[in-house]
Amino acid sequence: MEDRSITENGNREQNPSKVVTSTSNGSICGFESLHHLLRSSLPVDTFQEVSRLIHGMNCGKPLDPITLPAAASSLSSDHDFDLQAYCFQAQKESLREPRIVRVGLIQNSIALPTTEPFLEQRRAIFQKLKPIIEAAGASGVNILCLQEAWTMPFAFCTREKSWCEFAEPVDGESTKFLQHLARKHNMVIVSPILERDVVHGETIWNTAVIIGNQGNIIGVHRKNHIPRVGDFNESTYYMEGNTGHPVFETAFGKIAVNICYGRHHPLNWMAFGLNGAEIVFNPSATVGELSEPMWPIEARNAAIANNYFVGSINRVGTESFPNPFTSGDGKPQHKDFGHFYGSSHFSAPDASCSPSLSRYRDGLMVADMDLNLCRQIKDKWGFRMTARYELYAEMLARYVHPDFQPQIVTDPLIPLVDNKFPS
Ligand SMILES: NC(=O)NCCC(=O)O
Repeated sequence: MEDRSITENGNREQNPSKVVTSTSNGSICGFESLHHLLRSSLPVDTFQEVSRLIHGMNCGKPLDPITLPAAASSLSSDHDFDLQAYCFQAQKESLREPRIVRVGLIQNSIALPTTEPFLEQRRAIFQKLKPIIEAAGASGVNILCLQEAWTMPFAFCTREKSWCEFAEPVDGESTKFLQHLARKHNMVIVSPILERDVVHGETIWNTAVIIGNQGNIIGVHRKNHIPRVGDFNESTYYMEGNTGHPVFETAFGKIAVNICYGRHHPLNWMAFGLNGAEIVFNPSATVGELSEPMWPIEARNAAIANNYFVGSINRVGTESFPNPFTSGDGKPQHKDFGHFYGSSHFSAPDASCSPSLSRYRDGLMVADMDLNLCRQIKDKWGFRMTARYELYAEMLARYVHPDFQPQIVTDPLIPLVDNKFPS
């Protein structure tokens, strides 16, 4: 059991004197996150400067932590989940009121071994999530997003078809469970599930269901890009999405969902921005060895380039499966993906970002964000106005044509070998 104490921010912190160096539990040298490691290891001034560089500045200063209601803190200590909250501000405007929305992200590990009956596994995940969602409700969260395929273990590595049983219709069990909580807490909930499209021949999709604050289903978005990398060969299970880049106008702001692997595709991010998103969620499932160096960069870059907020969510823990599988890379077969590293966080259009949730515990990240910041940054940097979309529209139209020729200007002074340019 790790030794932790409560910091001035109300966050759980480890006692540095008891730090363990092993990372086998998913910690970073015994710390819950890079932020905790740096804060505990560096002199205060040095930490502030390092933090300025890593997290940026919001309206010229570091993000302020928010104090959440005692009910939320109690749920976090009773159910052992990380709870953090920060405030992204915007400049005060003369003609517009601030548009402050409270947003939450939940990361979690699965609740039972993958060998247990599917019904029990799903029920246990619902039970585990309930107090975390209640904490979001108690905190006054307006829009909450869960992790990718939150109702199930991330079994796509196995390529075994039995896991398809976890797929459910848009109005299935998980939606019913969340509709009640959405209504109770007047909260929009984004619920990424494995969807079974019964109307279209039982087709399976990787889908985010957008549940309105009155418990209504506003719509769905289906994951656009399917990974074929390492153990993440998910095309065995579901198809490339057919819903485009919808933006959902909710009671609290315009939101969109870029599901997991879609974060490696800048045009995917851009399309949600062009449709007017103010907050884009990136519910994910990814492991340390594959993507951790990309994780803090891609979302932040998307927020900067597209002038919106991004909420990044990754599951936590190591999920072991009954039968071994290979990654098709000649390496030995194995029964798990490796460690899902959590580290959920927010990025803002002004290049600031929050610290991350725990690398190994369940967690709820809350942020207040003044959506006026999106337009303020558009006005400041002019990325939209200077984007020259017509150049790219024309280029892409040529590129997708089978007869496309790359536009290469070759130095005529390169000597020819056998009448050809050397490759
Ligand atoms: N679920 C999913 O798309 N994972 C892909 C891994 C990654 O993009 O890091």
